[in-house]
Amino acid sequence: MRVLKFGGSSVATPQSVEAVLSIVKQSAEKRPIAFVVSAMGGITDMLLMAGRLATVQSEEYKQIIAEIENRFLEYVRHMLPITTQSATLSMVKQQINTIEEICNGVFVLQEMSPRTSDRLVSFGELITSRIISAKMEADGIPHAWIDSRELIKTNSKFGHAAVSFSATNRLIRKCFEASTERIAILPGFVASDDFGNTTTLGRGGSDYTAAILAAALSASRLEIWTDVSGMMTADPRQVRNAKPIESISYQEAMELSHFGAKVLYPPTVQPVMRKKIPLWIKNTFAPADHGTLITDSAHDGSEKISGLSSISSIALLSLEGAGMVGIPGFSKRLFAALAGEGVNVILITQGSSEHSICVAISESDEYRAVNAVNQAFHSEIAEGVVYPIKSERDFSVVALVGNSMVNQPGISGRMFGALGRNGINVRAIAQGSSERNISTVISTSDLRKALNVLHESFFETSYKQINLFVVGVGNVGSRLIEQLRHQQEYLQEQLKLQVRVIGVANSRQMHFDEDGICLDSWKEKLSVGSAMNLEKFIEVAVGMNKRNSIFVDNTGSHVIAKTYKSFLKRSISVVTCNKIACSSAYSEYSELKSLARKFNAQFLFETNVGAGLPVINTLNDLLRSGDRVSSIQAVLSGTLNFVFNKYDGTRTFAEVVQQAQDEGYTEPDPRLDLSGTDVMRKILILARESGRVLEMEQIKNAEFLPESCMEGDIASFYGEVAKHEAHFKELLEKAQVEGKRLKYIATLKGDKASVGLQAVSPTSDFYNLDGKDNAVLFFTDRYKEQPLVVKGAGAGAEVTASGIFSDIIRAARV
Ligand SMILES: NC(=O)C1=CN([C@@H]2O[C@H](COP(=O)(O)OP(=O)(O)OC[C@H]3O[C@@H](n4cnc5c(N)ncnc54)[C@H](O)[C@@H]3O)[C@@H](O)[C@H]2O)C=CC1
Ligand SMILES: N[C@@H](CC=O)C(=O)O
Repeated sequence: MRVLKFGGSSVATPQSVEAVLSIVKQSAEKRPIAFVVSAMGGITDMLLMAGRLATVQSEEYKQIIAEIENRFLEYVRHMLPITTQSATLSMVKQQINTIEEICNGVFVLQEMSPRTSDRLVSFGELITSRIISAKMEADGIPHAWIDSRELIKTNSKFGHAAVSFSATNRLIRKCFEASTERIAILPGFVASDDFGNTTTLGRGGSDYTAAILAAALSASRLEIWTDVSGMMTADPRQVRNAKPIESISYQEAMELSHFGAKVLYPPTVQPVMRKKIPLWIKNTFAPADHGTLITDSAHDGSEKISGLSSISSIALLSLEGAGMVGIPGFSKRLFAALAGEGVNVILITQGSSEHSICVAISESDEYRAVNAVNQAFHSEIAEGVVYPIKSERDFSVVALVGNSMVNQPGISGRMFGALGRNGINVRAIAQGSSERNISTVISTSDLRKALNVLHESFFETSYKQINLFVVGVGNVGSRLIEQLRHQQEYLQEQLKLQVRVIGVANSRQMHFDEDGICLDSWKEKLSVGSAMNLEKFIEVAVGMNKRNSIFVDNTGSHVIAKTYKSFLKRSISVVTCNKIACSSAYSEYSELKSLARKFNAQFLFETNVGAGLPVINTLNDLLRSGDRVSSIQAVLSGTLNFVFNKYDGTRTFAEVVQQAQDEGYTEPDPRLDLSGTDVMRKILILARESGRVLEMEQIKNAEFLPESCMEGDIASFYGEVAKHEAHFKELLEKAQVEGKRLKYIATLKGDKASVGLQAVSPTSDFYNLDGKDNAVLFFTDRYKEQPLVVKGAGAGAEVTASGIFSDIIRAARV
């Protein structure tokens, strides 16, 4: 004997009933079956609604009943051949009359007792199963329709009746022993008490009906047919990469179903577990899919965690006070007060200090719970030894479930590490001694992110998803996107990173796509995006609350640099080539660094010095290994090195500067390069990174640019430079006469930094520095005589973009 159960979605339409009957027929070819059906999808809620409206004397209940009638009549008309419809149609009408009579009574009395409510909702399963039985008859499928109320006996606790197993098992066996049919159809959810009153087994109770039958009949298997292909590793509406679980143990299934894996009603497992009957979860609409097999043996152990589950609308109650410490019976009183109000406690935590107890309950119970507890402790509250109970809403419980967590160190570390790295604050934690479930209470606004972070961490060995918000798509930014596009496949295959741009902006427009912007057409998408509004950009980026998020700044903008704190505080890492933040006031720079530490985010700015060259990372490696920087000498401006290398008197100085700008070496405002400000920023950043507390104003700058060139705007700049051609020629000729070359050099010695144009002789390390190259000489305790040198192209969109790219990968791989 096999027992099958089909849920409301499986019997929701005449077409889906066809699918159900095809499964039933195939199954019955192998061995006799009993199949249990739920009410047609949505009917139970409508019945309850009709009852509630009648209770408050709203005539609208009649409308709801009319809708129920209509749905059932349509169901019959579409399912049965016209010639066989009349008996079933009149059965439906008769039952609807009874429903109407019940609701009329409720309307008059303005009261619906649990007993009446049970009777009312039972019609969903009763009518649905009778119609399907009629359809089977019409199709010539021999079977028996059995009223579950005659087999399943319960106490009289209406709404959630407890089964009397000895009577029930006896009645079921007797009935099936006497039956000659290979197929029996039964309504789920309904039962009856000793007085013949209809009772129900709780919402989702049809699963339970099937499990009771399976256990009583020692069935070879129980199959729960639904609209998904088994229990999933997480709720697929929240976690797109959720996958079906092939096999789990009864205990794991119970843990998962307790926390919202809605495919299985939790009590279902108990009866079949006792008899070790295999339980399958299968998909009515994809019967060939494997589904989930639930047995008493744990799965193969290859994955330590079987699934994630969650419940929302949770309130956290905290009872605190010095008066609780060391006093036995406190928790007993707390839980007695909650139990007295019928409040279900979902999770409990108490620290060893015994100073507080925290319980998670459903928000719908909050008001009653708070009153009951404050009442129970009113004398302690009046004495001030216990505070009135504190209640907070909008929480969710997320549980990590798995048999093989038992005795596996490191699971909780991995769980909380992943949550922490993504800025998800954990408000309470519980792990039972079974070690089969670690539950955390988090804010509901973080639920989706938490489930995805944990799913990625425990189930998606294939790749880690990185979400980028890219602001600034000029020279550097657009090259970065091109490099990302080009490397996407490599990153996924080789580094197991799926790097997606989910937000992009320039100074005019912004565009978002949670699923990842196509990097072949980002320009078109951005050009028709919404107007750039920085506040809105931050709001959307933060609001998306995506895991592994990185904000990438490719602008030279002060206002963008000011936004980093908002991102870091939400554990969104910041990668920037914009030097403004790190060269602003020291307090700002150090606050950004400490925010990154505090919120487990990365703040990376390698390209601030030497573009794509590994200057800052080299410096950090020296310091981390215990070295100390005594001085730095460096050529840090690609633009100025290029300009003084190219300027030989055959072209004007202004023309050479224009070439540097055209080739993408200058700052968006080239005056920053020519005035030495850009180099000051860089040496300041190196000084700070090597441990000096220095401000921009403390750096000496021996400027070579006539003051008037800095007046006016960028447009007038070149004209003004041209006017001073004689000045630049004189600088050049003087150096040439001395057999020297012009280099713009930055120096840090002790705590003093300076920048300026120098004419260097052929013995200088910088004399032969070509093109737009940079060179940084680190003199340290370990590199005393011969410095550690980092040298190479120090400007240009391509190399800068690759430096940003490396920082993104560094942030992603933490
Ligand atoms: N070019 C190079 O060799 C290197 C450049 N950098 C840095 O790269 C940054 C960008 O340089 P480029 O790409 O050459 O500049 P760019 O002028 O070509 O591009 C700047 C981008 O930022 C956007 N932008 C500016 N202000 C904005 C705002 N308030 N909101 C949104 N978007 C804004 C612009 O619309 C443009 O898309 C600068 O901070 C520069 O210091 C760093 C190292 C080397
Ligand atoms: N404008 C800068 C670019 C890199 O920071 C330079 O010329 O060095």
